[in-house]
Amino acid sequence: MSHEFMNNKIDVFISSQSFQEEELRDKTAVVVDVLRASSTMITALHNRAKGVIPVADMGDASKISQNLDSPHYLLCGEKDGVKIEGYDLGNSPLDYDGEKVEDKTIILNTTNGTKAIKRAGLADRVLIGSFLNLRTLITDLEKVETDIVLVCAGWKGRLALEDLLCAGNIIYELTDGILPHNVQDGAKVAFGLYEKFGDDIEQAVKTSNYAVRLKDLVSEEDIAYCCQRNKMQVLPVMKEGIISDFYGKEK
Ligand SMILES: O=C(O)[C@H](CS(=O)(=O)O)OP(=O)(O)O
Repeated sequence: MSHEFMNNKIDVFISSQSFQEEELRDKTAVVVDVLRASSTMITALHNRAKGVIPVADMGDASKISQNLDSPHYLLCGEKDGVKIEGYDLGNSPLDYDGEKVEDKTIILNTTNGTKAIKRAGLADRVLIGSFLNLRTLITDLEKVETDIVLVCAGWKGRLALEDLLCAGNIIYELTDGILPHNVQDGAKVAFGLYEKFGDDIEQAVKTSNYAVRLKDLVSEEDIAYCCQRNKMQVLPVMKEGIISDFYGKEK
């Protein structure tokens, strides 16, 4: 359905620091952290993890883990791209296979993605998006009646190309490729970026600041994996601080 005929507005916040938390009140927020927190959560839920608890720092992670029985949770995350010492898993989606994550609660602590999710807590609904679950996300957003904000995690308060590109792809799909006149500037910029680079997502992302910055720490397989569109029918939704798959029970 084209957004031209819908009453709700679409906006894009370019990083986790580019908005006031209050601005999300009564809206549907989609947190996008393509490399890699969103892609990792979607993969974990696809592989039947029970849920993901996003935390802002190591202190919160250890507090939450103290209240859970150890066979039932995994302490996961990274600092500047590297797995945190003593944690069960880092932030590579490729590590989150069924054998490791099935029925586990994942306590996830990452540099940008989980902080962005925590900052989106005032939204009416918080969803997690990436290229991997694009189609499933669009199907849900087409029915949403509130305003929609795509919250790009970015990097330490700055813009990250891969997140803005994914936000542009979401808007492109929602509007059937015709940008309505009434969208906000952030949405226009994301849409324009997608029009320019959307034909080859992987190539564009390979030249991003992230890929250059973390080339010795994050594998090319990780980046290629995160650039795949519509690989998983997973809709991560946050409820009372825990992210689970809306479709989980139907599978
Ligand atoms: O581990 C990641 O992919 C990044 C690392 S960094 O912030 O770009 O150094 O964290 P994320 O929170 O997934 O963006």
